[in-house]
Amino acid sequence: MFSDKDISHFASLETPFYFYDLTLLQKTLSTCADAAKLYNFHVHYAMKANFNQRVLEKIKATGFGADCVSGGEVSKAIEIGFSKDQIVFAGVGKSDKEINGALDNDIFCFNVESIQELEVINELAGKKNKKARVAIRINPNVDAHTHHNITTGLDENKFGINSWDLPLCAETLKKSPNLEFIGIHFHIGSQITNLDVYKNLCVRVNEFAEWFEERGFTVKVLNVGGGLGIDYHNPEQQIPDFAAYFKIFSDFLNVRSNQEVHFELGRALVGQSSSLISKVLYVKNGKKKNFIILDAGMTELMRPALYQAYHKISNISRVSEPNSVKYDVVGPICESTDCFGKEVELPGTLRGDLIALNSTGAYGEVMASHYNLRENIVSVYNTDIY
Ligand SMILES: Cc1ncc(COP(=O)(O)O)c(C=O)c1O
Ligand SMILES: N[C@@H](CCCC[NH3+])C(=O)O
Repeated sequence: MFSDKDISHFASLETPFYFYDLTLLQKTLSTCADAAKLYNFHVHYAMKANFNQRVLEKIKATGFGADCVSGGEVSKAIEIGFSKDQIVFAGVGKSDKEINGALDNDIFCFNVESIQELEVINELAGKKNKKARVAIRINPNVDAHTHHNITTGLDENKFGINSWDLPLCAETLKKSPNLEFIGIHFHIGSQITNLDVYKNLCVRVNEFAEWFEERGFTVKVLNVGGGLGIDYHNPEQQIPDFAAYFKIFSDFLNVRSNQEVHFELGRALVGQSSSLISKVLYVKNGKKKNFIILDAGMTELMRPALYQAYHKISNISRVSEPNSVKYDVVGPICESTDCFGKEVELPGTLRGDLIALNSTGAYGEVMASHYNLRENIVSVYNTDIY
């Protein structure tokens, strides 16, 4: 994973930092783009996964669009140079200010998550004498079989419009002169590793597309969201199987020749290309437990504290030594959940060793916080070193 050159360079840097392998990122993006091209599928990158400037520049250069969830993300996408007709805007709570900004920028479409939001967009577009393109985000009640906290497509979740509200939704669309219906949108959850889940989604997408068409709507866009997971246990498994993923949609979605299929991938595109590099501050050998205390904590990588997420931990100062001791690997933050792993088997570890937390490219740097008045985390790029 890391070359000797990487590791000796890391030793000269101040820790903690996010290390980005932009070469791997490029390979991942090209693999995805090639696989999507085979079926003429459109990929929008879910910016929330990582809006690091250098990462965004690479993604834009690949030709992907941007899936945004705030006015800030829409502005950032425009600043980076994503084409406006490849920018989509989802989110359950778009403010009037954010909607007005997106209308002024003539983005491709709003993925609308409630009937009241439809009414507001119609009203705001009317004031500008514009027609807003909208896709209806439907909550299909499909179980993504992922962690409870990152499931979004069940009836109990706040996302999207539920099936029983669709008649009212259709009525609202019909009486809204400043809305142009372009299609339907779904996103059922994140870190999905069981691809069969997507077969179930396709069945529902086909049903809902038919439902709208039977009522006189032309469904031009089928947006199936993102959610493709990565292998956190094997970070060396670097590139997700995009070919298998897209093939499912090609096999199970009913797509007419005048329809476009859109995807919103986040984690799968960026997850494996970054690691959080941290230094051991202290080792405490207790009676019941041994603790490694790192200089990175939940303020730099929140996922383990938030949803007990696993990131493979390795002592990169001792790659040739066998794992011989079990440690709880924790951060310096004043919270008991500030823990990256319990009973982790590592070589005997000493103060000053470098520890890598792997697969942190998605929902890592972007979810960092200043809790405990922590300083900003810095980023280091492999292509700047050599
Ligand atoms: C609407 C929407 N699209 C796309 C994504 C990207 O998800 P992922 O990073 O799992 O591909 C998310 C986040 O879960 C989302 O909420
Ligand atoms: N932040 C979550 C994923 C949520 C995606 C946004 N709906 C994670 O780290 O896994």
